[in-house]
Amino acid sequence: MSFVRTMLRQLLRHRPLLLLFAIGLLLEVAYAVAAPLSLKYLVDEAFTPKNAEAFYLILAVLLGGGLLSIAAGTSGDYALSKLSGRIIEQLRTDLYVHVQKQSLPFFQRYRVGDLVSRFSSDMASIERVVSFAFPFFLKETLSVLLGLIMLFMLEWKLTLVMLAGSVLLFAGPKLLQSRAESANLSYKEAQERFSNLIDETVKGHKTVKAYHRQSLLLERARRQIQTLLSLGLRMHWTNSLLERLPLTVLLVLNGVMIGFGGYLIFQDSLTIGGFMAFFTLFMATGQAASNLTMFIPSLIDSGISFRRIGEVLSHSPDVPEADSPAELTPLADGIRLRDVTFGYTEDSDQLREISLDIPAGSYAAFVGPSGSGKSTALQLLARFYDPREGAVTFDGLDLREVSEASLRMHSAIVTQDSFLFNTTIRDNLLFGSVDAEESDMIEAARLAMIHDSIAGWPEGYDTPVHNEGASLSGGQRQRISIARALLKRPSLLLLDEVTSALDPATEADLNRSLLQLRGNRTLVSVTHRLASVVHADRIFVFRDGRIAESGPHEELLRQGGLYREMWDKQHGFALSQDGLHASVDEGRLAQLPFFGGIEPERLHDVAGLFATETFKEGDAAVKEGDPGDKFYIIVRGKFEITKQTPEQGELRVAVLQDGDHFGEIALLKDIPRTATVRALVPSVIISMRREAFLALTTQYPSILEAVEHTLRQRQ
Ligand SMILES: Nc1ncnc2c1ncn2[C@@H]1O[C@H](COP(=O)(O)OP(=O)(O)OP(=O)(O)O)[C@@H](O)[C@H]1O
Repeated sequence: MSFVRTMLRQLLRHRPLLLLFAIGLLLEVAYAVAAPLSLKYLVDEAFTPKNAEAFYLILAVLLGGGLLSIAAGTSGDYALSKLSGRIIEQLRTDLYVHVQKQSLPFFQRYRVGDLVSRFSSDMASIERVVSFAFPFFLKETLSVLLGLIMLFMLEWKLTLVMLAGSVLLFAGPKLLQSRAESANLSYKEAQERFSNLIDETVKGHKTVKAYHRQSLLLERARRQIQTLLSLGLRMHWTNSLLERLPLTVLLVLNGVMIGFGGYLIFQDSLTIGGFMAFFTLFMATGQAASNLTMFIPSLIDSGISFRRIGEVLSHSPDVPEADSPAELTPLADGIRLRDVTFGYTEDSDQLREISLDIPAGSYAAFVGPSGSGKSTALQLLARFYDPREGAVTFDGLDLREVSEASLRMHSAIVTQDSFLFNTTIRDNLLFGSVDAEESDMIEAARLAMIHDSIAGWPEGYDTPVHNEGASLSGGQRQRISIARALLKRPSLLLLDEVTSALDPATEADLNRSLLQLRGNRTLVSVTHRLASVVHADRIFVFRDGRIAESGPHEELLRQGGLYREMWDKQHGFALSQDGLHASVDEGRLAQLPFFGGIEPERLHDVAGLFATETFKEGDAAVKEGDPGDKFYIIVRGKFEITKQTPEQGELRVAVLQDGDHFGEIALLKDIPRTATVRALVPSVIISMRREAFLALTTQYPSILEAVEHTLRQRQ
């Protein structure tokens, strides 16, 4: 989309204003060009012959013309401010609407900083050009053209000589233009990178503090500020050269004009008044031409801004709306995935040939190890993405063929990162159902197990939410998001790990509450916690992007496959209702490879050595490089394991969940931790200290031998 073409299209939308601006501009410029001509007549016809009559006439014409020019200029300015305001309003709206239409891949490609800088600094630079630089550019172009016509009429030979010299006036900036463009672009990109760093600093402040890595970020910020400084210097220096060059050339031209003009006067080819008029008019025209080049940097700048905005505007939605989309009705038959293959990038497959059926009104669960593709499959059901191969159908209609509005009307999704707006709890709940009754809202909040908490706050449903919900606990945010979705009364409810931040008692209550919806609504729930899906009609077990097995809970247990393995891993723990005290039984310990073969009574004593530890989201259980003196088992929660790498900084290497264990080597010796383990959701783990374990093994040396043996084998 070319800048000038788009501008012209926008301008033509407002023809009356454009006409008023054009007339104002023309009259103003015509007067500015004609005024210097008066010198010729003043000197040659009034002053030299001392003709008072001619003097008064010229004076009257000058004053009248001046007043008319002021009136025309003022009307032109008025039209211009309206015109530019409308153009910017349209551009801002177009951009906002376009961004809203986009689906997830767009928001992964453009980060917050990228988009904010387009709405702020790029838009401001276009605004400057539209309301100031572009009209000024037009005015100066017109002044140059009319000025040249007058100059030719006054003395064509002198004009030709001056024009030949003026070529220099334009050649210089042309040479510098590409350097200026690249300097401007580099500076803008550096600004964008810095905005992203600020965004990360603010959003990740907890993690930064937890790891005490302020110095790392400060170092990054310093480097970027340094880059901004040097790129800024380069940009300003090139721009100032661009601006200064024409003035230098103009100085040389003046010398030529006085020399050749004087020669023509001595030859009687030019009168003194004619020379004075020529001199003044040439200076004015030259100034207008030099102004033209002065505006080149801001035109370049806005051209780049326009290109950046244009790039976003031309990004067609990754999940497009069909030309004549079908309207979905409440789910009556069911959902079907047929041979669905999907990858976030062209060269990767996160889901492979998935086929499954979910009858309307049933409760389906997607379970499986972390990274197996459960959430991805759920996002295809919400049509955040389209499959690369195969199809997702609702009541036989391919989601690619249905209108987004009808899909959103009949379905709701609650994701792991529940977003709340900075308004009241009530407004957040009513976000998708503005016309809902107070009683419906309370009913939805009750179902989501959050009503009692809200009712207990002094301002109740009018409690303000600050900082996108950071003032609430993760569990409260999750439940408010569930209530917001329930209030829509969707026929399909998609839930992604929505109970991950809840304590066991609230989780059980919420699961019971959601079960009541079965029959009226179709429920699809992604979870890694198997205890919450035992009542599901059908459980789909994902492994490496495929469905490894499926069926109801009992049947899957009997099959003795991956589900059974995961079930056994997650059981054998006791957790208090408030989630603060946990213990493990000897049967569960016996499943750990290094405790296998040890008598149950002795394992009972080992189980007694564990203590409970709780972690908030972002807390680190273990930090890379710290001394290792404890062994851990996750009773409930989700942790990521990260390692520092010289090339890419901190890198996630695995995700651990309920029943997983880590740090067993610390039972034997003090080796610094080789990775960091950090909670992704509020979590409970049990830990055993090496001293306690070793003290016990003095009583039962066989335990130590068994552990040593297994760990040695593993190495
Ligand atoms: N937006 C994304 N871009 C690229 N890859 C992604 C994206 N989201 C997820 N993945 C990758 O796709 C794979 C499947 O992820 P998905 O989130 O669907 O798994 P999951 O089974 O839901 O795991 P978890 O329980 O940890 O959320 C993983 O390897 C993950 O890293």
